[in-house]
Amino acid sequence: MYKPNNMIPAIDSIPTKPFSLILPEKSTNSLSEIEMKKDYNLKSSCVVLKPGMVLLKNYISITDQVEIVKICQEFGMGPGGFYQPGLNSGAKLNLHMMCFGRNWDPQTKYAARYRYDGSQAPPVHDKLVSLAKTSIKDSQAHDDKIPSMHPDICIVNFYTATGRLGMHQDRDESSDSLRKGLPVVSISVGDSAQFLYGHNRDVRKANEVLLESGDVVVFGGKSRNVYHGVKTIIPNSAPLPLLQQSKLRPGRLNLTFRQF
Ligand SMILES: O=C(O)CCC(=O)C(=O)O
Ligand SMILES: [Fe+2]
Repeated sequence: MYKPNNMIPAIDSIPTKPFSLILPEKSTNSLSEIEMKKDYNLKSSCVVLKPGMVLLKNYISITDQVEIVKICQEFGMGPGGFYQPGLNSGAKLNLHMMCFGRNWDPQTKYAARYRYDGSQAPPVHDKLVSLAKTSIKDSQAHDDKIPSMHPDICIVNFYTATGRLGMHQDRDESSDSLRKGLPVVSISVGDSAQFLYGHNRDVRKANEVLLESGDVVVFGGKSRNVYHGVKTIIPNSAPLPLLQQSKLRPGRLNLTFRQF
């Protein structure tokens, strides 16, 4: 059973008030005409973006998306919850972040005394583990070179309308995990994003793909070290039923699962 330990702050970036994914009861989301008319009973489909990199479109049901928001809100408001990570340059990342399993931070990477309030990272929730594992299985049906993995880390990012993430590789996991090409599973919920991926940091040479609520990207094997980033968030693009049932604030929630 996970018990948060409230220890002395380790990093001086303690949020003054917790960042909530959920809107206050009375506020309403402004929804565009297009949004109101959208059909949410879309069929799932699959696109192999490149060897080892698979996009599962419209994969996570609205019910599961609502549950994802609930889980992230519960832990995101608790000890070591959502905060805006700082960089060595003094700048801050353009998103709010929290972690399950192990804490990762741009300054400390995966470190023992990591969380800004000294607390322990909660284990990855069973529901989330199950969603990530099923995603891998289904991606393997389209690319059998993608290895299996057990997700023991989940980094949760929340982007507001102005949020973004520069081109980078996910390469702080263990050398064993990286050598085996164990995949990263990325689940998107809420507003859509223009997602970039490519062979290097150069955004001009990157490929661009739209990630919508319920989409999953799996990148492992030959694509484990792919450069990737978030170019823009598209305001008012989240599915109406998701907003109604979860009260998710405007923006995009992204969960990336990894095996350390
Ligand atoms: O938000 C996304 O789609 C990507 C997140 C990501 O690359 C990361 O957390 O390492
Ligand atoms: Fe990443």
